[in-house]
Amino acid sequence: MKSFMKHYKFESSIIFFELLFQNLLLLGSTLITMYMAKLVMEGDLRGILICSAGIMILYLILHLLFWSYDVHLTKVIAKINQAMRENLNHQMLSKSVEQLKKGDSGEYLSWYINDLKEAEEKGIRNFYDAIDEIIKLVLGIIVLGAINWRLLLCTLITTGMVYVLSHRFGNDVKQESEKVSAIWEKFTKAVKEQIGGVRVLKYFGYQDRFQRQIEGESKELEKQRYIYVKTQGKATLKIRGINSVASFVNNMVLFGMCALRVIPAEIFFGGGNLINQVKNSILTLSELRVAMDGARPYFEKINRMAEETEKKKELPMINNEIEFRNLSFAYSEKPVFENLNLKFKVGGKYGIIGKSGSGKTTLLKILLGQLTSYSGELLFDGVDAAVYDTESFYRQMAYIEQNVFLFHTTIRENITLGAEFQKEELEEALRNSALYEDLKSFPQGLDTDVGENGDCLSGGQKQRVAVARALIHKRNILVVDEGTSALDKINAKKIETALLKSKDVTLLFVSHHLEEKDMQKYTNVYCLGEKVAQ
Ligand SMILES: Nc1ncnc2c1ncn2[C@@H]1O[C@H](COP(=O)(O)OP(=O)(O)OP(=O)(O)O)[C@@H](O)[C@H]1O
Repeated sequence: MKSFMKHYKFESSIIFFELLFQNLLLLGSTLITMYMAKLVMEGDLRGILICSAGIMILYLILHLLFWSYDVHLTKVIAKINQAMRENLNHQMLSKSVEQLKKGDSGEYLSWYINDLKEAEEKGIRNFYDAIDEIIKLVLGIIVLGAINWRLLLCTLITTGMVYVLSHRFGNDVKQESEKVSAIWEKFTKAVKEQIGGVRVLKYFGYQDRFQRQIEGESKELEKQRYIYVKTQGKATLKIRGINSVASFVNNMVLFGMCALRVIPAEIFFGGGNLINQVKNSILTLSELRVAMDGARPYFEKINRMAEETEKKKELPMINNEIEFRNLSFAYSEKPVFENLNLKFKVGGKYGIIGKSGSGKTTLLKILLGQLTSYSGELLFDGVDAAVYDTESFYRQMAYIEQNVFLFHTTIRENITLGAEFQKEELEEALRNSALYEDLKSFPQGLDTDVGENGDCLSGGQKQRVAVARALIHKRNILVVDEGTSALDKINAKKIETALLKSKDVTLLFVSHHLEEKDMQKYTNVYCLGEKVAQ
């Protein structure tokens, strides 16, 4: 958290001055009250009236200051929240596609929703509250010291003890907070999973499974939150217990000094307030410290540096060929293929067939750099692919997966991904993906909203949007993994024909349904396990 707040030194110093001003006015009212005690004893009614009016004016100003402070604090916190989100974005974007696939979107969701909220509530807000308390403490010490150093010394000794001891209670709170954070991730993951599958459960009449799964995770979460609150409560209780003893000692000293006339009677009123100010500040600081210990795990996550990976070269434009040489791959102990030798010439059109589970998708994932633990070689223009940054593969290759992802926005945005294209380029992509005719049936055409994950489009239309997206972004190597499996035959043929015709595109087309007569249109068709045509 410290390193994070350093970036907001300027904002924090303004907050500091706002709080300082507020506290000076509060202190002013305490000193006036102390003076009023003297006036009461002297029976000076006029003085009492003037002092009361002064206190009233001070409080009117103070209420204005409190309001403007709240508004300003909200603005600063919004700025910090935004920066924390940017940190998380950076972490997300620095992950390779392979790492992203290993993670779970529910877990990432929990970072953005739960961890940020906890970091704000337990960390940032408490940090500014702590600044407030430190100012109160310092002002209290200065004025109390000026009134009577013995009183100050006694207060510091007794309440300082509370602060030092509070440190011992913070570690337990931090540990429990770490557990809560982990369980939040698990809970978000489970809820996301169940919401994603709720339709399937309803089709098969397993609504109770939805209930059970969420209930189970929710119970675990609530149990851990309860343990956390209990641990924090215990720590606070111990701190307050020690503080009560400290207060008793302080009161005895104050009453004793007054009774023995070591300090004048009027100081009894104001001095009591000041002792309370110092004592309460130390008590609150102790509690804030424990609460901020609970925020640490969240900041550690938000501040986690993007995983440093060895910086590799960008893949240069592939001009000649892609080759798999003696390629073998296994998922753990399960071999998928061994000593595979395949060549793909740039601009060539290749079909990849083979029975289900023969490794077609796995082969594409290796080509795209998503799986790197293979033996043998993947060569781009004769150079080992391992020397290149796998992220740069995507600047030349577009992958049309079996399950197309669409953003909840218009068809246009899903194709262009927000970039600007000429009208003609867009039309060409629409025609070559066989989407052009479909658009006529949508009243809003390209500006039709596709719904959540493209729910308002048919399976075939979704895949055609993905093909148009790949074509317009002019990736030279198009890797289509049964991308047309959900299309009707006529449209599937249209896309296949268009892709086979496009001169500049190197096509790797994985299919279950390649007909014998169509195989001639391909440069080569590889059957995983055996070679079908040359
Ligand atoms: N992440 C994974 N972990 C473990 N095994 C996997 C994983 N992904 C795939 N497999 C297994 O590897 C084998 C090859 O899978 P792959 O998806 O490459 O086959 P495919 O030829 O594309 O299949 P289909 O035609 O059914 O899509 C299968 O037996 C599959 O169960």
